Amino acid sequence: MNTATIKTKIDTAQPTSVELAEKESVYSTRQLNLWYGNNHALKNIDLEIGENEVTAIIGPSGCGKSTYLKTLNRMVELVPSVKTSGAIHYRGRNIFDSSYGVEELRTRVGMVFQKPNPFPKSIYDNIAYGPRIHGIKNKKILDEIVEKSLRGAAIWDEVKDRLNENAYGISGGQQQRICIARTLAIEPDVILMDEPTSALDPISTLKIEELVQQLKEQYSIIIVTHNMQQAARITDKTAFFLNGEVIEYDRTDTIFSNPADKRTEDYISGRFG
Ligand SMILES: Nc1ncnc2c1ncn2[C@@H]1O[C@H](COP(=O)(O)OP(=O)(O)OP(=O)(O)O)[C@@H](O)[C@H]1O
Repeated sequence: MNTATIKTKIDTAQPTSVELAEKESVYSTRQLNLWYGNNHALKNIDLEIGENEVTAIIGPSGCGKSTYLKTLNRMVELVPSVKTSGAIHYRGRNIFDSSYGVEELRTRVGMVFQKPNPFPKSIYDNIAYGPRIHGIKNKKILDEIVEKSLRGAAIWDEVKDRLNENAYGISGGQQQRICIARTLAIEPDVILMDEPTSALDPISTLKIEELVQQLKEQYSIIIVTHNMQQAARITDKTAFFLNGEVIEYDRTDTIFSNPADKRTEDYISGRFG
Protein backbone atom coordinates (compact mmCIF):
# COMPACT_ATOMS: atom_id res chain seq x y z
CA MET A 1 0.00 0.00 0.00
CA ASN A 2 1.56 3.36 -0.97
CA THR A 3 1.47 6.39 1.29
CA ALA A 4 -1.32 8.07 -0.67
CA THR A 5 -3.52 5.03 -0.13
CA ILE A 6 -2.65 4.95 3.55
CA LYS A 7 -3.45 8.63 3.90
CA THR A 8 -6.80 8.22 2.15
CA LYS A 9 -7.63 5.33 4.47
CA ILE A 10 -6.73 7.37 7.55
CA ASP A 11 -8.66 10.38 6.32
CA THR A 12 -11.81 8.59 5.37
CA ALA A 13 -12.30 5.63 7.63
CA GLN A 14 -12.55 5.31 11.37
CA PRO A 15 -10.76 2.16 12.48
CA THR A 16 -13.09 -0.62 13.40
CA SER A 17 -13.02 -1.78 16.98
CA VAL A 18 -11.31 -4.99 15.87
CA GLU A 19 -8.62 -3.11 13.87
CA LEU A 20 -7.85 -1.06 16.96
CA ALA A 21 -7.20 -4.10 19.08
CA GLU A 22 -3.58 -4.70 18.14
CA LYS A 23 -3.05 -6.26 21.56
CA GLU A 24 -5.08 -9.21 22.73
CA SER A 25 -8.61 -8.22 23.64
CA VAL A 26 -9.67 -8.75 27.22
CA TYR A 27 -13.26 -7.88 26.41
CA SER A 28 -15.08 -8.03 23.09
CA THR A 29 -18.47 -6.38 23.27
CA ARG A 30 -20.70 -7.30 20.36
CA GLN A 31 -23.97 -5.62 19.51
CA LEU A 32 -24.73 -5.02 23.16
CA ASN A 33 -28.12 -3.49 23.91
CA LEU A 34 -29.41 -2.75 27.39
CA TRP A 35 -32.77 -1.52 28.60
CA TYR A 36 -33.87 -0.26 32.01
CA GLY A 37 -37.57 -1.01 31.55
CA ASN A 38 -38.38 0.95 28.37
CA ASN A 39 -35.29 3.13 28.54
CA HIS A 40 -32.91 1.91 25.83
CA ALA A 41 -29.70 2.88 27.65
CA LEU A 42 -27.06 1.08 25.52
CA LYS A 43 -27.46 0.69 21.76
CA ASN A 44 -25.55 -1.75 19.58
CA ILE A 45 -22.25 -1.33 21.39
CA ASP A 46 -19.21 -2.92 19.73
CA LEU A 47 -15.95 -2.43 21.63
CA GLU A 48 -12.69 -4.32 21.95
CA ILE A 49 -10.84 -3.63 25.19
CA GLY A 50 -7.09 -4.21 24.91
CA GLU A 51 -4.92 -6.03 27.42
CA ASN A 52 -2.60 -3.94 29.60
CA GLU A 53 -4.11 -0.76 28.31
CA VAL A 54 -6.07 2.03 29.93
CA THR A 55 -9.35 2.63 28.13
CA ALA A 56 -11.36 5.79 28.81
CA ILE A 57 -15.13 5.95 28.54
CA ILE A 58 -16.19 9.57 28.08
CA GLY A 59 -19.44 11.34 27.24
CA PRO A 60 -22.08 13.63 28.73
CA SER A 61 -24.15 12.79 31.78
CA GLY A 62 -26.68 10.02 31.22
CA CYS A 63 -25.10 8.68 28.01
CA GLY A 64 -24.55 5.19 29.47
CA LYS A 65 -20.92 5.20 30.63
CA SER A 66 -21.52 3.75 34.11
CA THR A 67 -24.10 1.33 32.74
CA TYR A 68 -21.56 -0.01 30.26
CA LEU A 69 -18.92 -0.35 32.99
CA LYS A 70 -21.34 -2.19 35.28
CA THR A 71 -22.28 -4.51 32.47
CA LEU A 72 -18.67 -5.71 32.26
CA ASN A 73 -18.87 -7.35 35.70
CA ARG A 74 -22.62 -7.99 35.45
CA MET A 75 -23.27 -5.66 38.37
CA VAL A 76 -25.98 -4.01 36.29
CA GLU A 77 -28.08 -7.16 36.70
CA LEU A 78 -28.73 -6.12 40.28
CA VAL A 79 -31.28 -3.67 38.82
CA PRO A 80 -34.46 -5.75 38.39
CA SER A 81 -35.77 -3.93 35.28
CA VAL A 82 -32.60 -4.58 33.24
CA LYS A 83 -32.74 -6.54 29.98
CA THR A 84 -29.81 -7.11 27.66
CA SER A 85 -29.15 -8.52 24.21
CA GLY A 86 -25.89 -9.15 22.37
CA ALA A 87 -22.71 -10.53 23.89
CA ILE A 88 -19.74 -9.56 25.98
CA HIS A 89 -16.83 -11.95 25.65
CA TYR A 90 -14.37 -11.78 28.51
CA ARG A 91 -11.22 -13.74 27.66
CA GLY A 92 -13.17 -15.51 24.94
CA ARG A 93 -16.28 -16.53 26.93
CA ASN A 94 -19.65 -14.85 26.79
CA ILE A 95 -20.34 -13.55 30.29
CA PHE A 96 -24.08 -13.68 29.60
CA ASP A 97 -23.98 -17.47 29.16
CA SER A 98 -26.12 -19.08 31.81
CA SER A 99 -23.18 -21.35 32.70
CA TYR A 100 -20.93 -18.37 33.45
CA GLY A 101 -20.38 -17.97 37.19
CA VAL A 102 -20.79 -14.36 38.22
CA GLU A 103 -18.63 -14.84 41.33
CA GLU A 104 -15.79 -16.09 39.16
CA LEU A 105 -16.18 -13.03 36.91
CA ARG A 106 -16.12 -10.64 39.85
CA THR A 107 -12.91 -12.15 41.22
CA ARG A 108 -11.27 -11.50 37.85
CA VAL A 109 -12.76 -8.04 37.44
CA GLY A 110 -12.38 -5.58 40.31
CA MET A 111 -14.20 -2.28 40.60
CA VAL A 112 -13.35 1.07 42.14
CA PHE A 113 -16.15 3.59 42.63
CA GLN A 114 -16.49 7.34 42.49
CA LYS A 115 -16.66 7.83 46.24
CA PRO A 116 -14.04 5.98 48.27
CA ASN A 117 -15.99 3.25 50.07
CA PRO A 118 -13.70 1.50 52.56
CA PHE A 119 -15.37 -0.84 55.03
CA PRO A 120 -15.66 0.47 58.61
CA LYS A 121 -12.78 -1.75 59.62
CA SER A 122 -9.04 -1.44 60.06
CA ILE A 123 -6.86 -0.75 57.04
CA TYR A 124 -5.49 -4.29 57.40
CA ASP A 125 -8.93 -5.89 57.51
CA ASN A 126 -10.09 -3.92 54.48
CA ILE A 127 -7.33 -5.46 52.39
CA ALA A 128 -7.54 -8.93 53.95
CA TYR A 129 -11.33 -9.05 53.48
CA GLY A 130 -11.38 -10.52 49.96
CA PRO A 131 -8.58 -13.05 50.50
CA ARG A 132 -10.31 -14.21 53.73
CA ILE A 133 -13.56 -14.73 51.84
CA HIS A 134 -11.54 -16.85 49.43
CA GLY A 135 -10.49 -19.02 52.35
CA ILE A 136 -7.04 -17.66 53.19
CA LYS A 137 -6.63 -17.78 56.97
CA ASN A 138 -2.87 -18.06 57.41
CA LYS A 139 -1.68 -14.85 59.09
CA LYS A 140 1.71 -14.86 57.36
CA ILE A 141 0.13 -15.19 53.92
CA LEU A 142 -2.44 -12.50 54.72
CA ASP A 143 0.34 -10.19 55.94
CA GLU A 144 2.14 -10.69 52.65
CA ILE A 145 -1.00 -10.01 50.60
CA VAL A 146 -1.77 -6.86 52.61
CA GLU A 147 1.74 -5.48 52.15
CA LYS A 148 1.90 -6.38 48.46
CA SER A 149 -1.52 -4.85 47.75
CA LEU A 150 -0.78 -1.65 49.66
CA ARG A 151 2.56 -1.34 47.87
CA GLY A 152 0.80 -1.98 44.56
CA ALA A 153 -1.59 0.87 45.33
CA ALA A 154 1.31 3.17 46.25
CA ILE A 155 0.16 3.69 49.83
CA TRP A 156 2.26 1.27 51.88
CA ASP A 157 4.71 3.89 53.16
CA GLU A 158 1.88 6.15 54.30
CA VAL A 159 -0.02 3.51 56.28
CA LYS A 160 2.45 0.77 57.22
CA ASP A 161 2.57 1.98 60.84
CA ARG A 162 -1.21 2.37 61.18
CA LEU A 163 -2.54 -0.86 59.71
CA ASN A 164 -4.79 -1.42 62.71
CA GLU A 165 -6.40 2.01 62.52
CA ASN A 166 -9.87 2.42 61.06
CA ALA A 167 -9.76 3.17 57.33
CA TYR A 168 -12.24 6.03 57.89
CA GLY A 169 -9.52 7.91 59.75
CA ILE A 170 -7.36 8.62 56.70
CA SER A 171 -7.83 11.19 53.92
CA GLY A 172 -10.21 10.68 50.98
CA GLY A 173 -7.30 10.26 48.56
CA GLN A 174 -5.72 7.67 50.84
CA GLN A 175 -9.08 5.90 51.23
CA GLN A 176 -9.36 5.64 47.46
CA ARG A 177 -5.91 4.04 47.26
CA ILE A 178 -6.99 1.65 50.07
CA CYS A 179 -9.98 0.74 47.87
CA ILE A 180 -7.62 0.13 44.95
CA ALA A 181 -5.41 -2.00 47.23
CA ARG A 182 -8.50 -3.95 48.32
CA THR A 183 -9.20 -4.63 44.65
CA LEU A 184 -5.59 -5.72 44.01
CA ALA A 185 -5.72 -8.13 46.97
CA ILE A 186 -7.99 -10.48 45.04
CA GLU A 187 -5.50 -10.49 42.15
CA PRO A 188 -7.85 -9.30 39.44
CA ASP A 189 -7.16 -9.26 35.72
CA VAL A 190 -9.21 -6.15 34.96
CA ILE A 191 -9.93 -3.06 37.06
CA LEU A 192 -13.05 -1.01 36.34
CA MET A 193 -12.93 2.56 37.64
CA ASP A 194 -16.03 4.74 37.73
CA GLU A 195 -14.87 8.35 38.03
CA PRO A 196 -12.30 7.35 40.66
CA THR A 197 -10.93 10.86 41.21
CA SER A 198 -14.03 13.01 40.99
CA ALA A 199 -14.29 13.30 44.78
CA LEU A 200 -10.58 13.97 45.26
CA ASP A 201 -8.33 17.02 45.49
CA PRO A 202 -5.78 17.71 42.69
CA ILE A 203 -2.81 16.14 44.51
CA SER A 204 -4.70 12.94 45.34
CA THR A 205 -5.98 12.90 41.75
CA LEU A 206 -2.43 13.08 40.44
CA LYS A 207 -1.39 10.20 42.71
CA ILE A 208 -4.23 8.02 41.42
CA GLU A 209 -3.38 8.97 37.82
CA GLU A 210 0.27 7.99 38.34
CA LEU A 211 -0.90 4.79 39.96
CA VAL A 212 -3.15 3.92 37.02
CA GLN A 213 -0.14 4.35 34.71
CA GLN A 214 1.84 1.88 36.84
CA LEU A 215 -1.01 -0.59 37.22
CA LYS A 216 -1.51 -1.00 33.50
CA GLU A 217 1.78 -2.93 33.35
CA GLN A 218 -0.10 -5.74 35.09
CA TYR A 219 -3.79 -5.05 34.67
CA SER A 220 -6.22 -3.88 32.01
CA ILE A 221 -8.03 -0.78 33.19
CA ILE A 222 -11.29 0.79 32.03
CA ILE A 223 -12.01 4.20 33.46
CA VAL A 224 -15.10 6.37 33.22
CA THR A 225 -14.14 10.01 33.49
CA HIS A 226 -15.63 13.47 33.00
CA ASN A 227 -12.15 14.93 33.14
CA MET A 228 -10.89 15.37 29.58
CA GLN A 229 -7.35 16.23 30.67
CA GLN A 230 -7.29 13.04 32.67
CA ALA A 231 -8.46 10.95 29.72
CA ALA A 232 -5.87 12.60 27.48
CA ARG A 233 -3.06 12.22 30.04
CA ILE A 234 -3.39 8.64 31.18
CA THR A 235 -5.37 6.54 28.72
CA ASP A 236 -4.41 4.65 25.58
CA LYS A 237 -7.82 4.36 23.93
CA THR A 238 -10.95 6.43 24.32
CA ALA A 239 -14.57 5.59 23.56
CA PHE A 240 -16.95 8.55 23.21
CA PHE A 241 -20.51 7.65 24.21
CA LEU A 242 -23.57 9.73 23.35
CA ASN A 243 -27.20 8.78 24.03
CA GLY A 244 -26.25 5.15 24.63
CA GLU A 245 -24.19 4.77 21.45
CA VAL A 246 -20.46 4.65 20.84
CA ILE A 247 -19.92 7.56 18.47
CA GLU A 248 -16.18 7.10 18.14
CA TYR A 249 -13.55 4.77 19.52
CA ASP A 250 -9.89 5.29 18.77
CA ARG A 251 -6.46 5.86 20.18
CA THR A 252 -6.71 8.62 22.77
CA ASP A 253 -4.23 10.88 20.97
CA THR A 254 -6.31 10.63 17.80
CA ILE A 255 -9.58 11.30 19.64
CA PHE A 256 -8.10 14.42 21.22
CA SER A 257 -6.10 15.73 18.27
CA ASN A 258 -8.04 14.62 15.22
CA PRO A 259 -11.48 13.19 16.02
CA ALA A 260 -13.38 11.78 13.08
CA ASP A 261 -16.83 12.83 14.25
CA LYS A 262 -17.93 16.42 14.76
CA ARG A 263 -19.88 15.42 17.89
CA THR A 264 -16.69 14.05 19.48
CA GLU A 265 -14.89 17.28 18.68
CA ASP A 266 -17.73 19.35 20.11
CA TYR A 267 -17.78 17.30 23.31
CA ILE A 268 -14.05 17.27 23.99
CA SER A 269 -13.79 20.98 23.28
CA GLY A 270 -16.50 21.63 25.87
CA ARG A 271 -19.30 22.73 23.50
CA PHE A 272 -21.77 20.45 25.29
CA GLY A 273 -22.04 18.02 28.17
N1 LIG B 1 -30.64 1.90 38.15
C1 LIG B 1 -31.23 2.49 37.11
N2 LIG B 1 -32.55 2.33 36.88
C2 LIG B 1 -33.15 2.92 35.83
N3 LIG B 1 -32.51 3.68 34.93
C3 LIG B 1 -31.19 3.89 35.11
C4 LIG B 1 -30.48 3.30 36.20
N4 LIG B 1 -29.18 3.67 36.12
C5 LIG B 1 -29.08 4.46 35.02
N5 LIG B 1 -30.28 4.60 34.41
C6 LIG B 1 -30.56 5.36 33.18
O1 LIG B 1 -29.73 4.87 32.13
C7 LIG B 1 -29.20 5.94 31.36
C8 LIG B 1 -27.67 5.90 31.42
O2 LIG B 1 -27.26 6.18 32.76
P1 LIG B 1 -25.74 6.04 33.23
O3 LIG B 1 -25.71 6.23 34.70
O4 LIG B 1 -25.15 4.81 32.67
O5 LIG B 1 -25.08 7.30 32.49
P2 LIG B 1 -23.66 7.97 32.71
O6 LIG B 1 -23.17 8.33 31.36
O7 LIG B 1 -22.80 7.11 33.55
O8 LIG B 1 -24.07 9.29 33.51
P3 LIG B 1 -23.21 10.18 34.57
O9 LIG B 1 -22.06 10.76 33.80
O10 LIG B 1 -24.19 11.24 34.99
O11 LIG B 1 -22.78 9.28 35.69
C9 LIG B 1 -29.81 7.22 31.92
O12 LIG B 1 -30.97 7.50 31.16
C10 LIG B 1 -30.17 6.82 33.34
O13 LIG B 1 -31.26 7.59 33.81
